[in-house]
Amino acid sequence: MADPKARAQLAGAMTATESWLRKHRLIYTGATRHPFILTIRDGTIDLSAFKTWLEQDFGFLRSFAAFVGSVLVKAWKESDDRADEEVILACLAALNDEFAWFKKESLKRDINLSEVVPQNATAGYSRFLESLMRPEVEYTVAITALWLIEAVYHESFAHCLEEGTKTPLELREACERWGNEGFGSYCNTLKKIADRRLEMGSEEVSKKAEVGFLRVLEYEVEFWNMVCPPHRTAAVTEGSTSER
Ligand SMILES: Cc1ncc(CNC=O)c(N)n1
Repeated sequence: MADPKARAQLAGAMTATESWLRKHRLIYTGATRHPFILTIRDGTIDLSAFKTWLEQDFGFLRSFAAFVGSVLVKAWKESDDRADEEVILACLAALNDEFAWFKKESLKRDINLSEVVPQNATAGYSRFLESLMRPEVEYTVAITALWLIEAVYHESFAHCLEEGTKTPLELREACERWGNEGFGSYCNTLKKIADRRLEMGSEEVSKKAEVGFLRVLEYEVEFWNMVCPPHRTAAVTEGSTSER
């Protein structure tokens, strides 16, 4: 067996995305098991935090849609497999649906989406997405980021739907949007595309994709932190006696 790829597969070697998930496990868990998600799961969620999430995520989605459009352009120009374009197109179609859902939810909750100002974490995440839209950013780097952005939401919200969770009824629909099995297999398809591209690409492209991978996780954690700020620790409140 001369083909190194086939040999690696036979040996059960990990794919690139799997090895990164293992290597960067702590931050991945930070992004997918954030306190905000845990409060949805145990039913103690503060509804004003949910409202902030709704407002800010709608802003994020506008940039995200433009980013996904740019990934479609890259796939059309660079991909070795025409089927990739259909996967990305399906993602855009789902986004169309998602916009409608956000509008419906905002009406229910008295939110005027057109008046919402993006907070720092949202603006920062949008700028990062914009940097990935540049034509010189490789398709492999962009599709890896797209996979992870979707996968973080899937893992997070699927966690709220597991047996025995106390997710409030009014939030179940939100959790099901990203937590459902169909969304999970779509994430898996994106993961396979990313791994196929990473395997055929250079070490240099792979390094860039790994940097993008880490930045997505950092921005996701920042995004959740904006919605549900971490508790102040003893170190931060040192000197204060009221905070023990
Ligand atoms: C901050 C953030 N990350 C990922 C997603 C999921 N992708 C599209 O909906 C999202 N809506 N928002």
